[in-house]
Amino acid sequence: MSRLAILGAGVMGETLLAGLLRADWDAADIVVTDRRPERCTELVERYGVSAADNASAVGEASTVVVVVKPQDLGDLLAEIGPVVAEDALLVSLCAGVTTASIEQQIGRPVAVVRVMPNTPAQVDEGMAAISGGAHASSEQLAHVHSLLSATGRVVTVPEKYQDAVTAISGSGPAYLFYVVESMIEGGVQLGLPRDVSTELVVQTMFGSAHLLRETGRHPTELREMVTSPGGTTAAAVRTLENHGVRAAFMAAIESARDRSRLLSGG
Ligand SMILES: NC(=O)C1=CN([C@@H]2O[C@H](COP(=O)(O)OP(=O)(O)OC[C@H]3O[C@@H](n4cnc5c(N)ncnc54)[C@H](OP(=O)(O)O)[C@@H]3O)[C@@H](O)[C@H]2O)C=CC1
Ligand SMILES: O=C(O)[C@@H]1CCC=N1
Repeated sequence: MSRLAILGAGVMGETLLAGLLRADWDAADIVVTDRRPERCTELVERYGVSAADNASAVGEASTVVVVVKPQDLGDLLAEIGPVVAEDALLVSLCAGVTTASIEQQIGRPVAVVRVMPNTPAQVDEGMAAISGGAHASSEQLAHVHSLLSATGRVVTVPEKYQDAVTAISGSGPAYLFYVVESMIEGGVQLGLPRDVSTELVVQTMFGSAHLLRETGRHPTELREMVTSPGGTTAAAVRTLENHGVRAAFMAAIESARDRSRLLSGG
């Protein structure tokens, strides 16, 4: 029994599903579930996987990935708890929910691995951090590492870091899109046509990310390379500092970490 069940096929569930299929997983080895039957039909038609109800999907899977909102997880675990096989591996992508809380809700020793992925996985540039629960073996952790590697990079971290990881790489794409939106609006305000402003900003974001990763240079050094003495960039960065943008990012990241901590309680 080497089937994989994905319970909750929303944004992140579909992202994982599509990534596994791009990485040559066989659609016959994957079963999906969702609360809305029409969503299941959509995925069956789009990807050729099968769909089932939660209990049947869990019954036929050796690896069960739960990808519902943290607020929906309690009901889902109550439903599947009785049918999770003794040797099954439960993988949770739910923000904030601890492996201990899942183990406790299942009510018997079960292998759980907690994962924090992100949406760039849709283009195989994801960043996922994984942590094993009390009953997860190193082989099971390695299995999850290889699953997530289908959609990008994977790091293993102690679970105590997962709330911080969620605040940085889990939510992080949204902060960067927010910066992109703000810069596009800035260009429009200066009179650039919206499509021109968008192209300039998107390529600048992409090129800068590429430069960071390819050179391995510190962002401060790369920023200094752009900042001519008495020039335009220095004027802009001064304005960002005057508006407390760096402090705002730090406060925002703390808020995300705090919210993640609260989500385990539902
Ligand atoms: N989106 C992101 O960038 C990231 C999300 N995550 C985590 O992934 C999880 C899912 O998030 P996301 O994909 O964005 O959310 P979505 O709402 O897009 O997907 C969740 C899906 O699960 C379905 N669902 C809810 N309850 C059940 C159930 N009992 N049985 C079967 N399906 C069910 C929902 O149905 P319905 O539509 O009816 O509610 C929905 O289709 C969350 O826990 C989130 O913290 C982690 C990292 C990044
Ligand atoms: O906003 C959220 O709660 C989820 C977790 C990380 C990204 N999206």
